[in-house]
Amino acid sequence: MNARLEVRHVTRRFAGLVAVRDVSFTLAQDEILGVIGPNGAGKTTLISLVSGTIPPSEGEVLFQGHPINRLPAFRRARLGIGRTFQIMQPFPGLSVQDNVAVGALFGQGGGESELAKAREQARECLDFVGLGRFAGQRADELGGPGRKRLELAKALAMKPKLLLCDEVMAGLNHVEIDEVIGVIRKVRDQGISVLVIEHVIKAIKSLSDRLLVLHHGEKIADGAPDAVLSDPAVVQAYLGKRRA
Ligand SMILES: Nc1ncnc2c1ncn2[C@@H]1O[C@H](COP(=O)(O)OP(=O)(O)OP(=O)(O)O)[C@@H](O)[C@H]1O
Repeated sequence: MNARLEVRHVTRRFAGLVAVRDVSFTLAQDEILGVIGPNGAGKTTLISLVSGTIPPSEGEVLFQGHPINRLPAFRRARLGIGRTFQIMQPFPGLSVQDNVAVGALFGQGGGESELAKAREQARECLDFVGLGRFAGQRADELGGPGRKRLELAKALAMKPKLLLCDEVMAGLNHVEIDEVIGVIRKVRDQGISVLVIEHVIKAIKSLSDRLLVLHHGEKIADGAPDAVLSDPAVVQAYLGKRRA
């Protein structure tokens, strides 16, 4: 069976800088892959290469066995690739529910065509991420933790088969992190593959089935979380630097 996602020898250059260098990996259905690495390691660039907001300079991205390099981001979203953004940009004047309804309107297969149904779907997604009681509130009135959940709800409203999460736990306290971990596990239990970028090592270790480590744009480890986190190259490149 094809992997849900396959990244083959992908490189991305920005002028003279190589942000991602010859990275390959696969992500299976029902799998949670954590991607870690120091600041500037190429993690967000990797997500953008998969979601289609930037094209690779070299290499190929396959979604469910089909090459998607040439597809723009909105086509990839409609195929079932959803993402959250590190910098959250809700539509400020819209309610929390309508922010999510926008996701439902543009989601997989062309999305929901009726606003009433999109709002209904949005409400379900808000309940799923624990934001149901804020549905009628303006999105710009949500605090940081609420906005993280809103990002997740917006991406889920697009009915993804692959969810790309860019630092959805940053700035959250331990209780909020555990709640988000619970939400992401529930997402995976619905048969959605998940790729998570995170700096909170303890959280990503407990959440991920597999960990992939980037350093200066290169993959330096990929495997079971315990093995990866005790790999001397990872300790040197990433954990050593964080402790410094
Ligand atoms: N659009 C761009 N133009 C030029 N350089 C870029 C662009 N996007 C990213 N870079 C550079 O590519 C490198 C990788 O950046 P990226 O944001 O992918 O790292 P990251 O691992 O997500 O970092 P962080 O943990 O700080 O979010 C960095 O040196 C960054 O400055």
